[in-house]
Amino acid sequence: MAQAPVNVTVTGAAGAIGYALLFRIASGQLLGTDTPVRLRLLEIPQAVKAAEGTAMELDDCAFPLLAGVDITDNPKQAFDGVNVALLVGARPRSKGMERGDLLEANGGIFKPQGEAINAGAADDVKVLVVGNPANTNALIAQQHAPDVPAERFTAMTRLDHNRALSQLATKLGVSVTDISTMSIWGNHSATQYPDLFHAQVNGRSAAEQVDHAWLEETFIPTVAKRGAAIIEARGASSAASAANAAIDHVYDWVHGTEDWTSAGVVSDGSYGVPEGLISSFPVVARDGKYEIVQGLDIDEFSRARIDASVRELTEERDAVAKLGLV
Ligand SMILES: NC(=O)c1ccc[n+]([C@@H]2O[C@H](COP(=O)([O-])OP(=O)(O)OC[C@H]3O[C@@H](n4cnc5c(N)ncnc54)[C@H](O)[C@@H]3O)[C@@H](O)[C@H]2O)c1
Ligand SMILES: O=C(O)C[C@H](O)C(=O)O
Repeated sequence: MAQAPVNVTVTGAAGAIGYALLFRIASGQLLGTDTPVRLRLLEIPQAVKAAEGTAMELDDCAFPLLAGVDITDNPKQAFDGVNVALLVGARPRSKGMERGDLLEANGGIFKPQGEAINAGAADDVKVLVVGNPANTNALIAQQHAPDVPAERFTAMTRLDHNRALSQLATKLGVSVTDISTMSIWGNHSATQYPDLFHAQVNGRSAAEQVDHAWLEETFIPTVAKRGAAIIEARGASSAASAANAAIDHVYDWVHGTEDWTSAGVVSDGSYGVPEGLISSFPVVARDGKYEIVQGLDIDEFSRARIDASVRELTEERDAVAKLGLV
C-alpha cells in the first residue's frame, strides 16, 4: 500500500446499516479500489461487543485495502484524525415519544459528535449524516463544529434520489441510466419533493413523458413515503439500500459527478431556502465539493412543494433552537 490509509469513522456501527456498510467500505467501494482505509467504529457501550463481532468478520474477509479497525464508545477517540465521518447511529422514535423528545434525544448524540469532530477531525473532513432526522441532526453537529467549514456537513437524501430514479425508470420501461438531472428538494421526510420537472429521460423532459395525475398522486407520495413502506414490509428500516446510498453519496463527493445528484447541504439562500438550513438540493460534485445547481426555473407547483418541506425544516430548526441545541 503506497498511499496512507484514509480514516473512516462509522457511528452506529453495530446497527443494521452499519452491517451493510462496513464491508463495502473495506472492499474499496466508498473511496476507490486504490485507497486503503482505516475504520473507526463508534458505538454505545452496550453495543461495543456486537461491533467487535463485526470487526472479527471484517478480519475474516482479509480485505487488502483494510489497514485496521478500532472500536470505541468515546466520540473524541472515534473522530480523532477522521477524514470521512458517517454518522449513522441515532435514537429511533420509541412508543409515546413526541417529535420534540426525539429531537432532544438526538441532540444528545449529535452535539457531542459535532464537538468531537471540531476538536479532532482532519482538515479535509467530510461528514455525512444518515441517522434521522438526518437534516436536523446534521445541522446540530455542524453548529457544534465552528472550526470546520460548514459545507463539509451533509445529510443523506441520496436514497430518496435513487428511489426516484427507480420509480420513474419502472414507469417508463427505461433503464435508470436513461434518466438524468433528477433531484430531491427539502427534508429527508414525507414532505420531500422529488422533482420531475427538471429531470430528463433520454434527453426529453420527464414530466412531459408521464401524466400529471401519476406524477402528483403516485410518483411523489411513493418516493416520499418509501421509507415508511419499507418499514411496514420488512418490520425494520431500510438498511442495505441506505448503506448503498451512503456509498454513492461519499464516492461522488470525493470523485466528482457528471450528472446531478441530490444531497442535503447547507443552504446559501439559493431558491429561497433560508441560509444555514441543511436542505436537499440538486447538486453536482466538483473538486471534492458539493455545489448547488443554480439558475433553475421553479414553477408554482414545485415552489409550493419546496416551500412546504423547507417550512418543516425551519420548524425542526426552531424546535432544536428552543432546546439550546443550535
Ligand atoms: N437518511 C436516510 O435515507 C436513512 C435511511 C434509512 C435509515 N436511516 C436512519 O439511520 C439510522 C440508523 O438505522 P439502522 O437501521 O442502522 O438502526 P439500528 O437501530 O439498527 O442501529 C443504530 C445503531 O446506532 C447505535 N447508536 C445509538 N446511539 C449511538 C451513539 N450515541 N453513538 C454511536 N452509536 C449509537 C445503536 O447502538 C445501534 O447499534 C436511523 O436513524 C434510521 O432512521 C436514514
Ligand atoms: O428510518 C426511517 O424512518 C426511514 C428511512 O429514513 C428511509 O427513508 O428508509
